[in-house]
Amino acid sequence: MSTDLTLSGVTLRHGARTIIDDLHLIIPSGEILVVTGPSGCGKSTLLRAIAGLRPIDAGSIAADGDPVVGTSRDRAMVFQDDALHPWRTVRRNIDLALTLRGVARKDRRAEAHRWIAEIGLDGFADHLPRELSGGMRQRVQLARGLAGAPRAVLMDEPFGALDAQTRTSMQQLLIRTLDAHPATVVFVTHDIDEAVLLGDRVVVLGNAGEPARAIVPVPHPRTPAADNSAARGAVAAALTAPAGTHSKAIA
Ligand SMILES: Nc1ncnc2c1ncn2[C@@H]1O[C@H](COP(=O)(O)OP(=O)(O)OP(=O)(O)O)[C@@H](O)[C@H]1O
Repeated sequence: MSTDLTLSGVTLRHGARTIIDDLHLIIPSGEILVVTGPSGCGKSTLLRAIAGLRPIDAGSIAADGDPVVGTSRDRAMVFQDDALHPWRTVRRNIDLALTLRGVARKDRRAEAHRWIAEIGLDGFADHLPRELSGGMRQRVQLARGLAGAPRAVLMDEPFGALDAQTRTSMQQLLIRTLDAHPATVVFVTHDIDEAVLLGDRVVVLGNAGEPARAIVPVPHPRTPAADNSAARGAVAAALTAPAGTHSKAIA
């Protein structure tokens, strides 16, 4: 089951500086919403607010109608940086998410192994994160994020540090995994191709403190062979638009 997220007039500040100003956005249950924009525009700040990791300075964020006032296991974060516990094996990192979800001890081992198979890491259950490649660690992060059966997953450039080939296989893995374990996803990326491949819609934020520039629907999301070139062009145009340019309708 996934959750819908409603952002109403969300304003986020760092000190006296407004980063996100009066953002309105409805993210329906099960949607993959990609957030992109210029460096420093506030993508991570916004994601952390949706996760409940930082306060909202004005406006509100609701998940299925309930105000977000702190973190919840219904909303998982997956970061670019390696956020695995370095002293725990692959299995025990995933086990942690299962424990938090309340999976009984007797069932956890088998379920962790199912996840390990799903992310293609059979044989690596007892490895420590430092014994894995960056791409493998990112797969474990993905499994750990989703194993807790969150209703929303907030992903902050999860594939940003990976080489192009590993990134492509991670995108495919994410698509397959979300098919099997549906969730609402807010996905931050700098990469236009990734945005248009994964997103049902792509929000292009303006510079910090400026309104969002565009919200672009993708006609054929998660279909690499389909022609999404018009959406790609619209995202690229919004990204390169002069500062201060913005769309009027953000919904
Ligand atoms: N803890 C903090 N204290 C003060 N300012 C901050 C803090 N964290 C971020 N900022 C500022 O807020 C703005 C938005 O930062 P944020 O990391 O959300 O942007 P971003 O769009 O995710 O950036 P990037 O694309 O470079 O990752 C930046 O100008 C940044 O310098």
